[in-house]
Amino acid sequence: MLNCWEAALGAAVSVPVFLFVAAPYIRRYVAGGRCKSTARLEGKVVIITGANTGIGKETARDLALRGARVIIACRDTAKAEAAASEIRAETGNQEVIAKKLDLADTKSIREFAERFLAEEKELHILINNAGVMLCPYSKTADGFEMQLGVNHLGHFLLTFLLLERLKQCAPARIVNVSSLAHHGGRIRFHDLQGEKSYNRGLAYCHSKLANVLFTRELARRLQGTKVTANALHPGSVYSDLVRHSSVMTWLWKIFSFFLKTPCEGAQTSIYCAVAEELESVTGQYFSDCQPAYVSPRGRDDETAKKLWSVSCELLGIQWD
Ligand SMILES: NC(=O)C1=CN([C@@H]2O[C@H](COP(=O)(O)OP(=O)(O)OC[C@H]3O[C@@H](n4cnc5c(N)ncnc54)[C@H](OP(=O)(O)O)[C@@H]3O)[C@@H](O)[C@H]2O)C=CC1
Ligand SMILES: CC1=C(/C=C/C(C)=C/C=C/C(C)=C/C=O)C(C)(C)CCC1
Repeated sequence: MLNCWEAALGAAVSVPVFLFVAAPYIRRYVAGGRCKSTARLEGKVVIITGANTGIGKETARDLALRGARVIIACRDTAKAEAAASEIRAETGNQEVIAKKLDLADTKSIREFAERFLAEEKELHILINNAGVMLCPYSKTADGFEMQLGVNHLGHFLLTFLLLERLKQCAPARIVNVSSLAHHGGRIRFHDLQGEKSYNRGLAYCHSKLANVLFTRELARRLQGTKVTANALHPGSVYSDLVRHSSVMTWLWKIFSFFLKTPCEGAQTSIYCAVAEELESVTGQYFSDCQPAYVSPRGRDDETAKKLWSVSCELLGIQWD
């Protein structure tokens, strides 16, 4: 029979040995699916929102390596220029361009789109990647709750303003970065701006459900145009997204080994943007570079239609 000391010693030796041996397998599992496409993007123009850091920056780096002209659309011009010049230097692709876009301000979104449409003749891929999570209650310049405003309404307006150019350049793709968190979301039409009650975790879930529903309705409306729209969950990724929660920031630091790197997290966005087999796939939701399960609320076409018309009303646009 082992005594207590022998058992403790055994555990003290075998647990680290097990972790040491298992570490590469755990990492490979955590890393998830990789985009295997070798598609080249010379002559293609891409916009990626929030590409100065995290998943967006890694997506920009990959698409730049494939030869695309990449517009990184960010709210902080200094951060955007730093990311663009880093990617230009590293990839040798000089067509990585930083532009100002604050999704928390419809004036900035309209200015970005106006300038883009005046300066660029083509647009083939729009990646709606930027996002905020868990921020304390606050409002955008137009009075929308921040997470719904940036994650859903900002991208909704941006897509509306750029859609004609995408249609002219078809085949074209719209990629909406949603989240597994959409499973916890609901579209609370009676209190969309969270003025009656606000829970910052739930507000994030609601906004990510809105991404899924927007994608679904957009894809339905774009049938026959050769412009596709797909949504995705990038995985749990070690990035700045958790910046508004000190608990999450610590958990993310402590468990970073069990989280995807931003490069690993970018794989499904890249897959949706370039994979040849997705040329005519639309209205789908992916994770780890394969189709993934959408919550029943994310498949509710009535809610998707209602969210569409309410979003148009809030933004003062007519999008039939
Ligand atoms: N990380 C994860 O585990 C997961 C992430 N996602 C989604 O992936 C996407 C990318 O997130 P991730 O890279 O992790 O997060 P990061 O925080 O690293 O990047 C978010 C990007 O969005 C930008 N952004 C925030 N607010 C605005 C705004 N008002 N206007 C324009 N840009 C803005 C940020 O700019 P700035 O640097 O100036 O703040 C930053 O560039 C998000 O949509 C997120 O919801 C989904 C599931 C899991
Ligand atoms: C349970 C658990 C973890 C996992 C958290 C996950 C899986 C978070 C997912 C967040 C998403 C999906 C955010 C963006 O949309 C940690 C922190 C690794 C370790 C502590 C226990």
